Amino acid sequence: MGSRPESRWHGVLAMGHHVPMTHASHRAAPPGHDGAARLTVLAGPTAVGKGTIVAELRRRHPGLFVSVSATTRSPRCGEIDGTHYHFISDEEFDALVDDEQMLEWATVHGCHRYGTPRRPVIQRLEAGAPALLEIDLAGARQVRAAMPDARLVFIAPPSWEELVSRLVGRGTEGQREQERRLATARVEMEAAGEFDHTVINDSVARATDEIESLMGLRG
Ligand SMILES: Nc1ncnc2c1ncn2[C@@H]1O[C@H](COP(=O)(O)OP(=O)(O)OP(=O)(O)O)[C@@H](O)[C@H]1O
Ligand SMILES: Nc1nc2c(ncn2[C@@H]2O[C@H](COP(=O)(O)O)[C@@H](O)[C@H]2O)c(=O)[nH]1
Repeated sequence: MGSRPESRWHGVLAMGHHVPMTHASHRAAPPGHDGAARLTVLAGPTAVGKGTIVAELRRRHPGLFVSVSATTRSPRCGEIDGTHYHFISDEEFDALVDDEQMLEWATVHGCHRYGTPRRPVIQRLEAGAPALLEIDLAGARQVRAAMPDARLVFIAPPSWEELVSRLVGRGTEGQREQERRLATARVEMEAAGEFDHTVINDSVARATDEIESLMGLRG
């Protein structure tokens, strides 16, 4: 433990004591609460537009808490450490998992690890405010198991062809990585029925309206 590379995480994770992984500690909405302060999880295949929708939600609701995931992948051009992700090493990721600091985590597209730092999410929910995660299917399943009250929303493309077009058009992955992501996407599409809601991202504005309504954020 003594040599664990935890120092970079002090600002993000070091508030308060460790929160044990029990259902009771994850039941965020107090009795009688209207449910607006629930955890909402957005998942769906690569390039369906999850990040775009989250950006639009943030634009509309600057105070909305959106978890910043940790990942072992490298930053893309323009991505800022601590804003888009916490970009960490494999050793740092191991340390966080060992310390049960991750609410959920997964190896995504058979390649890099991604995880949700537990404490900021729990603190936000315990303060009675909503929280949003944008994670993969395996992570959504873990959240479902740990926090049965969470609202799971599957973001679906209007068609498979449109999904491919968005992935290719984004231009952030080479062909091999695109193929890997599309293989994962086929599996993820089969799992839509496990979610509480499905929102088709045919238009960013319309899909965001729908998620706003689900989260109780619309005036
Ligand atoms: N409704 C939409 N119509 C057309 N293009 C869209 C729409 N929503 C998002 N896009 C575009 O699709 C591409 C992928 O979007 P985005 O990066 O938000 O996907 P993602 O689901 O977060 O992907 P990943 O899971 O791979 O990180 C982007 O170029 C984005 O501008
Ligand atoms: N299980 C988790 N999955 C996550 C998390 N943060 C992001 N993701 C998912 O990873 C893929 C790829 O993301 P990219 O930024 O490399 O394109 C995407 O589907 C995200 O939803 C997380 O904390 N846990």
